[in-house]
Amino acid sequence: MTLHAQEQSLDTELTAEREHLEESRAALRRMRERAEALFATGDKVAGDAYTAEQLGRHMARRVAELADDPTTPLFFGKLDFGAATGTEPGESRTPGAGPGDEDTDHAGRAYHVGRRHVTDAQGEPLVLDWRAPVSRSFYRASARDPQGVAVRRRFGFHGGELTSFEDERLDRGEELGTASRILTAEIERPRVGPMRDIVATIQPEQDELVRAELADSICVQGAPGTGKTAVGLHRAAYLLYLHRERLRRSGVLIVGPNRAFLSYIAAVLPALGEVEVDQATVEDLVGRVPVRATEDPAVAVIKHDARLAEVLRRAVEAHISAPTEPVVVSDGSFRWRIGLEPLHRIVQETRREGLPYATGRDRVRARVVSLLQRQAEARRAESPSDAWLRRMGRSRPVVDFLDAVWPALTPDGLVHLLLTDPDALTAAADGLLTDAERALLRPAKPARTPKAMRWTAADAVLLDEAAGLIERTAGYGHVVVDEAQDLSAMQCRALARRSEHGSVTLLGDLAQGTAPWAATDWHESLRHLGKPDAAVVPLTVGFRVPAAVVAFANRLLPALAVDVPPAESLRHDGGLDVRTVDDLPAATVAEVRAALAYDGSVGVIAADAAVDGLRAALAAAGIDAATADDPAARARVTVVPATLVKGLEYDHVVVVEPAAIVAAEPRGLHRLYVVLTRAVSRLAVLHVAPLPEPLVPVAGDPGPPAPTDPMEQ
Ligand SMILES: Nc1ncnc2c1ncn2[C@@H]1O[C@H](COP(=O)(O)OP(=O)(O)OP(=O)(O)O)[C@@H](O)[C@H]1O
Repeated sequence: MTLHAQEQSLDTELTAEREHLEESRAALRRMRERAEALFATGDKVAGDAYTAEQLGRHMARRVAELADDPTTPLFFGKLDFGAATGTEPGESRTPGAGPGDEDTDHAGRAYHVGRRHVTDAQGEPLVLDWRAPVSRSFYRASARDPQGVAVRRRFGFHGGELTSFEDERLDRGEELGTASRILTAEIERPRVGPMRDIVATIQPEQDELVRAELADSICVQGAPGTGKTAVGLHRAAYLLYLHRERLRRSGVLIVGPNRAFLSYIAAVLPALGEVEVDQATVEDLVGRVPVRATEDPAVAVIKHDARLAEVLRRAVEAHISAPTEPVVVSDGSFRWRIGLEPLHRIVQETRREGLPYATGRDRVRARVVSLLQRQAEARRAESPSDAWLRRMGRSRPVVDFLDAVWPALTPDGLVHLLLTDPDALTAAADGLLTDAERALLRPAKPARTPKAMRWTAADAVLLDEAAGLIERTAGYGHVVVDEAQDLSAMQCRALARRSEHGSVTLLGDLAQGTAPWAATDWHESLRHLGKPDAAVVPLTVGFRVPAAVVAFANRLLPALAVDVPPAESLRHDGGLDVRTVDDLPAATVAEVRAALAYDGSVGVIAADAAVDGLRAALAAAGIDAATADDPAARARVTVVPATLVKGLEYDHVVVVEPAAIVAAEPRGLHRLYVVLTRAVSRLAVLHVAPLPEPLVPVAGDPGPPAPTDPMEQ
């Protein structure tokens, strides 16, 4: 074929693909209109109010799921399974689309792979959901293991239109891997606004994690920008697709470090058609009381220690005591009596059952009432009514007995007792806490009642643990935990209670641990999470941070005292500019101005105390700056305190005065490592004070690449 003929044939193919996109869009529109029509008539067809509501919710969800995002095409890839006898390559036959068709022979078929299933009026699939079993080959097939795929096609797009495609003839041993132009363009795309999905370019090692079994809990250790957050969110979407009914009932929860992070990721799952996932911080989950006080980190560290779980357990146990008097109840002309021995048996038996404390109390009551019932039946030869059973359960002697051997207990009552009554704490903490630790736990001004307590954030975690001992905590079918390196033992336990009958995806990077109790070993976190057997899997290919910036940030690693596999960056573009300046606010304004000449977001990151000043300097220069918890803000510039930037990314990052970021907190070097790894395209580091020592190149080290002028990038 001549070059010209080749180009013509490519044009024809692209035109055909664009037509397929149009047809798919029209079909999706029809699917949505049908769902909307059903939604509108739902009330009339449903028999009763409850069914109507259920149906209404279902239909509303369905309509939301079928939304079409005009800025992204409905499909991003195509699998061509090559010719079977008598069929031309590319000729579509009826493909099996749903889950469970793994064994179908796909020879001779071609499938478009996209964000959701789209079917035509006859129910024939036009686009297969990326999560369908067949679609797996889009991510996993290789020249070595083509999985029957002859040609894998990726589409380039712009603003919802297909602009190009790229073929890999796997049947001829051709494979692009990370050299794919379309992958490179996606990774190097200037970032703006909230996080986007990565369905079009999930990498094989990421796909393995995304498609892990629902029953499997996994822990991903990955350097900054290796796609941990992306993997967690796509795994949630995948599991919801595969186990729709089950997970709709039990629920899926995403846990992130703060509001800014949660709003940054909030749009990813809805874009994948998943609108029913809970997203929360650990503080939200344990927020049964308002936090009204702060405390010395040394005190918080003790409260977050796993030993406190045992202290609380013992304190609950200590409320149960042996009966000392028989129970005697008057009932009209009768008097029923339960002797000490059966009462002892009841308490012991219930204790052995290890139920939550409040359930135990109910069980003891029920057992006492059932003994009374037996006596009444023997004497009166008839079964007492339910009302009688209730009356007995609430009778003074029974309640007095319960209050003596198994008194009612509330989480705040229990924690208040431990924190304000030194004797109670000493008894429960015997052999667990030192005298000094116990003394630290006592508040300076102990409140007289639980209601009057000014609870701290760490108290909230203790209250949650106490609540878990007293009542059952409702759990989820799957919990994705991001930035998990910052969870304390007690926070892990709070999550364990919420995933006891489900599985977890734990995501994090030990090098980015900034909490005083940050994890140093994933196996320990997994033990506290109740998933000791979960595999720890590394991700080492970085998709965010340019190689030069990674090399600069990695100078901190030896000082961070963690054992993590080094990451390699897929990005060899980008710029790094480390500069001494005279006037930080003025230099920041100038740097931001220069950055605004490019596409993409600009993040100014500074020590928390410096943020207001920098924002004011930018405002005075006429530059609008958003806050980190509003990623949808129109301003392209965001000023972010160093403590809030974890998990976020900006196209151009300006780090202001690293020494101040390090000095602001005990694990300041870890914080700086987080801060330096937020840049997608360019990083400028502006400083007046000398750089923190680990960043200064030692003799023999080539140092960071020569400073580059961002304007020339
Ligand atoms: N397979 C991929 N294709 C394209 N982009 C990707 C891929 N994987 C990750 N990315 C992009 O790389 C960036 C970093 O991903 P993500 O935030 O998930 O990393 P992370 O490991 O959670 O980082 P951090 O440790 O900083 O929290 C994001 O912009 C994400 O969209």
